[in-house]
Amino acid sequence: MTSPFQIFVVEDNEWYGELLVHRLSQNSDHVVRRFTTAAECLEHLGDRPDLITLDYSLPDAKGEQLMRQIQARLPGVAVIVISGQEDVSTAVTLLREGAYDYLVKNDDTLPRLWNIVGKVEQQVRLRRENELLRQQIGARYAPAQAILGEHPSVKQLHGLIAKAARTSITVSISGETGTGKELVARAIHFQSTRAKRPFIAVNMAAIPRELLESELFGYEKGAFTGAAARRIGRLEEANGGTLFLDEIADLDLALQAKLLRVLQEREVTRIGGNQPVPFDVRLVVATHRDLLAEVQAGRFREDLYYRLLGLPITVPPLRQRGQDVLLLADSFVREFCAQNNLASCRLSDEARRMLLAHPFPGNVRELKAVVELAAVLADGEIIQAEQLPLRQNLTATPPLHMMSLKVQTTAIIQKCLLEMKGDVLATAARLDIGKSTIYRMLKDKEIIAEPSN
Ligand SMILES: Nc1ncnc2c1ncn2[C@@H]1O[C@H](COP(=O)(O)OP(=O)(O)OP(=O)(O)O)[C@@H](O)[C@H]1O
Repeated sequence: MTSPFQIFVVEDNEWYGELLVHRLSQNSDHVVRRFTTAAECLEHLGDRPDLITLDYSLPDAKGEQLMRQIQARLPGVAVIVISGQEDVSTAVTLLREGAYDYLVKNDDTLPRLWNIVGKVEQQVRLRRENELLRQQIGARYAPAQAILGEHPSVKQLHGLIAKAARTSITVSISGETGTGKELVARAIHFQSTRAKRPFIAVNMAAIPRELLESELFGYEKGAFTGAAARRIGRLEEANGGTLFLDEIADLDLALQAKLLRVLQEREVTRIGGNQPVPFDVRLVVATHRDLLAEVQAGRFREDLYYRLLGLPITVPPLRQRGQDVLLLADSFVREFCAQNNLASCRLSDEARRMLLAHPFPGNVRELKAVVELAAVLADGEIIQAEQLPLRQNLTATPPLHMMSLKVQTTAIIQKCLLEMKGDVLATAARLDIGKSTIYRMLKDKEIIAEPSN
């Protein structure tokens, strides 16, 4: 345990108090302090002890009175009541009210106390480790750390995540594959007050239709052949936290109807069961499809669409994030080299130019895979352009009809501007467009004049 395990011994009998302190101090991780009255103990609760042993009869209070006051101020702290006489009904009351244990002063007290303290110590250690891990994960998914990018559209994304995190509003995320939709969902969860509760992700496209229902809603023992024991569904598992339903457009119509009912009623009945179980989850859904078009095509229920829309967040494709391609590439290379004990390497200017001109149909996921492989292939500390495994053939780029006119225009202007080494006038002349269009796009960071290191 990194920080010491703090024990308060509250005992007015001088001799017995010293005996307890002496015994419990035999573990050098323990910091043991003794108090002789309830008032003294209460006065020092701000030091947040991990465990308190309480003499049942103190000069200024009865054990249960002090225990209640301790629990009100330090919920969760382990209180062990030590009493001079065995009194079963008092013991039952104290244990029911939350005492960790009840001991009677006799020859066995010290060894029993030692065992109990060991058990509490282990629980406290696990709790602290858990808390630390949670903090680390939370910090890892803080938007600015996890969702890298300086482009205005990414900054806007950070802002929306912060707004979404403030409440439990449903969030619907759209964006092409690999743009970071799941990362956004996790960032919202770990920024919200639900961060200490579970984040559960279910991919509607990855689970066969016949299993998805039981995955989401759970089942009772014997609900169907093979249901040997009760299993709670992902909705219940996410209780108090966030449920992320990825590829929501792939949910079939029958399950859409069930999900809608469950969401409206805020309670779920396991398959084969008849007892509705209330749940409290924030829902985040994501899709790479145009959900409204799915509604218009009759493949997605309109009522469910409006139920799920909540706060819509669109994650932009990588090719619209200008210089961010390089910022991300540098970060992925750095991280990959560090994780794999490779000598640090960087991208050549030509490699940077190629990355900027590439359309990245697989978005950030593709960029990450490309630069990581290039770092493996690099011979020295410079990654050369030819070491980037970019899919240069036409099939790798999204078909033209899949790209909006704006995206196509931006890509053409960007490519030409880089070929012209950032010369706006020459680019405008070559493409026969106004130079102010290019200046405006540069100002809005839709395109960049030259790759920078
Ligand atoms: N802005 C970003 N900064 C750092 N890493 C990112 C960023 N965006 C995405 N990534 C990384 O790219 C990969 C793909 O992200 P993610 O799985 O969140 O995408 P997705 O949109 O949910 O994909 P799919 O549509 O296939 O489900 C992950 O490794 C993620 O960590």
